Amino acid sequence: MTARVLTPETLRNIVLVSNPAITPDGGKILYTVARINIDADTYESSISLLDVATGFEEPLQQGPSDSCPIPAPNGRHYVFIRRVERDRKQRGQPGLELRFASIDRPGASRLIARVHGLVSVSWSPDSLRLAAAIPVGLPDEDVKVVETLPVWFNGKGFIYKTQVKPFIVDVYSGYMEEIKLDDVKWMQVADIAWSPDGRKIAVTVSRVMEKPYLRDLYVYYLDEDRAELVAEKLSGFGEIVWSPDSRYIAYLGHRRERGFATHNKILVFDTEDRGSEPECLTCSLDRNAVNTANSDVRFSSCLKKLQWTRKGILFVASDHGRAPLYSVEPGSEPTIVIDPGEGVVDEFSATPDGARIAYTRMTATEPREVYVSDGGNARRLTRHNDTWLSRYKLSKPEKFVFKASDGVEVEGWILRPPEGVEEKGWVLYIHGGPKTMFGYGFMHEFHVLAGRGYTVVYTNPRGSDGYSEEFADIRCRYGERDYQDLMEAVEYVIERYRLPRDKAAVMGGSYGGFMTNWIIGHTDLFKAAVTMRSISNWISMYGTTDIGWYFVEDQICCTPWRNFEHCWEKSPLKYADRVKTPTLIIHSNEDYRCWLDQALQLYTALKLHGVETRLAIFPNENHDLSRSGKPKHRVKRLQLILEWLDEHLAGKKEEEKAGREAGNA
Ligand SMILES: CSCC[C@H](NC=O)C(=O)N[C@@H](C)C(=O)O
Repeated sequence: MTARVLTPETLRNIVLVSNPAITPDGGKILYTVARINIDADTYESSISLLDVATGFEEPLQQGPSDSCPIPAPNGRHYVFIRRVERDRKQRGQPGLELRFASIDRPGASRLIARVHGLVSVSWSPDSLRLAAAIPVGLPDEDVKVVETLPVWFNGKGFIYKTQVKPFIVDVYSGYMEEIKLDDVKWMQVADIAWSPDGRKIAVTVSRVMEKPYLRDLYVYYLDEDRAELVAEKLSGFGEIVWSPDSRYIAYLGHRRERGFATHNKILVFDTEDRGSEPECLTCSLDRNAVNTANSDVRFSSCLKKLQWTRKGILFVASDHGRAPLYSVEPGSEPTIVIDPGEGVVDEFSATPDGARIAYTRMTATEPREVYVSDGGNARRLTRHNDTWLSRYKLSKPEKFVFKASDGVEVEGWILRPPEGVEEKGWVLYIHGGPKTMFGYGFMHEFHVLAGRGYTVVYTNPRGSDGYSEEFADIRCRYGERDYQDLMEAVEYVIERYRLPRDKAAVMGGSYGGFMTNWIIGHTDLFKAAVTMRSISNWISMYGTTDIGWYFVEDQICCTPWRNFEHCWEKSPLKYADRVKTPTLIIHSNEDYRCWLDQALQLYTALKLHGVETRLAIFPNENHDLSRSGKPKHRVKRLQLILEWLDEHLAGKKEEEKAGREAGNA
């Protein structure tokens, strides 16, 4: 009997659980449940309410496009987002509704505001108003006349006329008023937070268009209708949270000590001692204080990545493929409060006293479910994925560690085909970033590959997250130590796991696509390659994408006018004339992170150099096709990958050719 294994279509089984928002008394958890409807080609999301004591669950909002519940401090109300369909005539109309509802009245809700997006919301302590960061300004309908940077942004489209501004919104009347920050002409607000004493609103904002990664921290005093600058030129994530006494602000980010390779840290600013240096609470940890574990089964969330409870500041950090929840207080060292074992704490929210924490956890073999922890006792509250999972065979990845040639330990995992599945070959899968990590996030795609008979090997080479800041820092040196780590990993697994040298493929997305392109230009070891949302030319990358001009300068250490030669040396396209590996190129036509030109240039070069190549362009998709693309496109993408591997590793093409020839004879 053949084993029942994950296939592209089993995406439909996965229930995407997100946004576990606990009420202030710790009695209830509001969260989003999303299903992937392949036939209707849509994600259907609703909001559920969990009673923590009994585990009893009831629907709060039926959907089909409701998400992001945020409970009010009074514990009785909440706001959420409803996505509304717009027909062609309504183009330009806001696609999101911000709604207000009572926890004890399932199904009912009232419209507060129609918006084009919502970057962040924070309740006033009296539960009457919200501080909200809202995008305003639309692109021209027809000819686009542009005078700003960037022209477009991945997942958002043409944003050249869009600014994200801070507002105060009355949840009862819907009355909105912009918060005026002194001297800020152009702005992109990253986060907003209402102080517990109700008197102040903190805002982090980018105000230099050419350097949008720099953020300033403001405090707006409601009584005086006046904003003051607290800190300048911060970078990183940009999330903020107030201390319970409304004096300090914890900022999640950094000062770019190692450019984009810098770990996000918790920096605490004293708003009553302006100009004083912030205290860094996580510097000793030397880990990125956000979760960067890769997974392709997440759904949008509005929960903050930081929370300051009366027991300390909670945050998740990336560590060796895992993501524990930590707590830290000024003057102390971070300690783990929720250890997810071989898993990741994906999102969390806590009661103000810090006594109870709701969170989602996932592992490499289980998508997210909701858990609750009361000071050490963790309980799982939902089982959305248990039944279907019990009907399928999923293998468990095995971790390996090897010493790279410079003596540094590098980690990786091997996922074998489930028992009963014929082994056809293996794949080296390279993650994006490069500052993200593989580890204990659920990857449907990996189980699909394994289900088809392909062992998946995935590692965290130099440049990855989950280790020290130094480990993540490969600036100016792409294609050097990272490439070596990967190729040394290949030799290690071939020997240790007896993997066939002549049945290997390489694949990856984004930076992983860059590295795939680089690898096929530097070795002929692989029998096939799949390069997705990839980078092939740093020179054109610089001027065509949403983050290109500053990402390239920081990571590759060149611009088209400075070190041009270095930009070209580090571009896989330079080595395209050496490539022999059959290569499948997958790209989305609205990928404004790594624009389509990256795929086209590679495709043309490979074609002209006689390399077997196939190019798949996905319409109306962006850089996140594999994670949040239209369900039918996600299925198609996986099918294309499997076909390519079958043709090149499992000899499907030869078999078909032989069959055709036999038929003709
Ligand atoms: C200028 S794009 C550089 C690559 C990209 N980095 C940041 O967005 C990337 O690798 N993204 C990863 C996270 C991915 O898409 O998987």
